[in-house]
Amino acid sequence: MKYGFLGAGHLASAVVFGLIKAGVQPDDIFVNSPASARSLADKTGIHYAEEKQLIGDSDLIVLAFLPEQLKKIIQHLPADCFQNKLIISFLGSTSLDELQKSLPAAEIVRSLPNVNAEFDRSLTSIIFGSTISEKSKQLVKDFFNKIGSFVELPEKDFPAFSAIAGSGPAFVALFAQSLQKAAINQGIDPETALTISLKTLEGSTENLLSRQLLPNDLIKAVASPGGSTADGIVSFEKDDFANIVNRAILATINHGTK
Ligand SMILES: NC(=O)C1=CN([C@@H]2O[C@H](COP(=O)(O)OP(=O)(O)OC[C@H]3O[C@@H](n4cnc5c(N)ncnc54)[C@H](OP(=O)(O)O)[C@@H]3O)[C@@H](O)[C@H]2O)C=CC1
Ligand SMILES: O=C(O)[C@@H]1CCC=N1
Repeated sequence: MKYGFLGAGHLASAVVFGLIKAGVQPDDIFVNSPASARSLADKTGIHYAEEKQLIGDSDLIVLAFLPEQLKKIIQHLPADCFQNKLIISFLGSTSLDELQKSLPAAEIVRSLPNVNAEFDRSLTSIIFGSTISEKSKQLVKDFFNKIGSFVELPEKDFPAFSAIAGSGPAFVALFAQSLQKAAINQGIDPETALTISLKTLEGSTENLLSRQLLPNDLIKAVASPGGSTADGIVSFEKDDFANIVNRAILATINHGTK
């Protein structure tokens, strides 16, 4: 099985590292982009390839460039080079319909992984195009199982999924940074403050997942009656924390409507 990546940016790099950790041979991965592809190839042992060769030789082609680059990239390639090719798009805001119109002869999958793919932790949403075969569907599922897990979603849910799972790592990092700043404000040195923040996030997520707790159960378990955590929760609620998060998710979803 040969994999070809058009684009070598943050998401492509995370997925390439994830595939290699899952046992894919670097020799079986090809990458092309104007600048970064060669350094990704040097770092990982995968191969740089010219676009046409990459498309011709790959069993599965990943579109990992920015949505606005789609038309330009397709236009300068021969019209028939994507004939019967299996293509997975990572393009955040590009609909399945748009992809199928741009690449009518290909088998298309729209997907939204996230950068946690590097550690086998991407929950990816997928939607299969109308012309995709059962065999190709299985190849796609195998691909996403190598970098985490996947969920099949209707297209209407992609914007919300993108805002929460795709953009989410950035929002979690923002919360981590806020916890770190709060610790620094209390006189703790920045490095220790970051460790405290990250280890607390890591342990709390593990706690929720492994004990299959609802978030409110963990809140109750930590906020001892009459204790200090309850005062912190009241302060968050006064500042409308849930709405702050909801507004940020809406702003993310509404990006394309500006
Ligand atoms: N980052 C994330 O967490 C997520 C990103 N996405 C989607 O993934 C896609 C990539 O995002 P991200 O990795 O963040 O973006 P980056 O800006 O990090 O990477 C974009 C890549 O596109 C490449 N590129 C530009 N022109 C071409 C071309 N002609 N042929 C091939 N490659 C080209 C760039 O190459 P070069 O560097 O050589 O100029 C670069 O490697 C986007 O569509 C985004 O919506 C989806 C979910 C999460
Ligand atoms: O910021 C973006 O546009 C992409 C889509 C989801 C995460 N990153």
